[in-house]
Amino acid sequence: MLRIEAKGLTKEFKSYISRPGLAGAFRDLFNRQYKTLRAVDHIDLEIAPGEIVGYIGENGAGKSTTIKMLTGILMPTSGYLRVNGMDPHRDREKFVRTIGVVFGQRSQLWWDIAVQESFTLLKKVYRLSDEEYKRHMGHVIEVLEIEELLTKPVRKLSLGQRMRCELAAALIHNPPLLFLDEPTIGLDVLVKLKIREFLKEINQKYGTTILLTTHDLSDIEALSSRVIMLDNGKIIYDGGLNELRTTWGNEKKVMIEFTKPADLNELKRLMGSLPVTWQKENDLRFRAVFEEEDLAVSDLLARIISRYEVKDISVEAVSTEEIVRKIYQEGIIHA
Ligand SMILES: Nc1ncnc2c1ncn2[C@@H]1O[C@H](COP(=O)(O)OP(=O)(O)OP(=O)(O)O)[C@@H](O)[C@H]1O
Repeated sequence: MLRIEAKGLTKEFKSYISRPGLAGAFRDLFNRQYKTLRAVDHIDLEIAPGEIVGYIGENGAGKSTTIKMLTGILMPTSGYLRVNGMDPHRDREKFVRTIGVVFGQRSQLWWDIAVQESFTLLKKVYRLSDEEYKRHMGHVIEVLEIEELLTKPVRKLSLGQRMRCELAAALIHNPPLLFLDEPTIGLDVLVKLKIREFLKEINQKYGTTILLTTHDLSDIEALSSRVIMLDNGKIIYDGGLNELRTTWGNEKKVMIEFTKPADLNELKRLMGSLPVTWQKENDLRFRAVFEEEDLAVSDLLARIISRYEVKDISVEAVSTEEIVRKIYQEGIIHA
């Protein structure tokens, strides 16, 4: 059974248009006009048990709307959807026991009471036995290092401390499927690393499936091999992070450090018809940018060495972030 299966999943929002002026407002009273925005547009998803999948897209791409449909908060306008074998909206009561959700911006812990009290309430909500709770949460509390935070009210916690407690709260019932919406937003590097380690561990230990939306691509690099990319409500890429790199990361950058100051115009002239773009960092350091298919590094260097003495050369890797930016700039791709 797939953890998540969606076909043609669509969500439209209707918003009313206000006509200008008093006359417009009067007409609106009797005949309201509205426009329809398709936030999620016929997406197909198949996520198997145990997968960790990164769900990315620019602001307004439709990530949160998708997650809200997958978690039963919003009802789809159309399309087929099964999560953990259920219809998330219709089977809501039964369904919520099978998922965990962390929204980076929102808290599911009670603000004024101690963390432990929130955990105890959630334990009751999920009807867990003392034994079940201790066995699972003992481990979670230890790995997330939140033991000493349990007696503190949530409002006294730092963001990093709160996020670790949020994650523990989302996992009290050890759900097979975890949704994380911007889980590391605003966190410092050490807390981010701890959270990533923890997610890897529960994925390995319990086979927890994780769907993760984030603006921080290093989260995805650290955790998942599969990435789904959304643009204007449509999926534009669904596949491996490595394939994305090989297909799109073909741009090469070579940093060259000369022993004596070099001249940008002369470097350009030396290249002749080679499709190389030059960037100057300072008088001694210049970066050559070119597409791999078009040119080998050796061709470039042969021309340079014929005229200049070179002190150092390094080939720079293109980051995933740059690749993703390029994809959004250049438009639709298909996996
Ligand atoms: N309740 C709503 N009513 C009307 N429009 C909405 C509603 N919720 C979202 N939208 C619109 O739907 C589109 C997708 O929004 P969504 O929040 O899903 O994007 P997102 O990818 O999560 O963006 P971000 O990264 O900024 O959170 C946006 O144009 C947004 O303005």
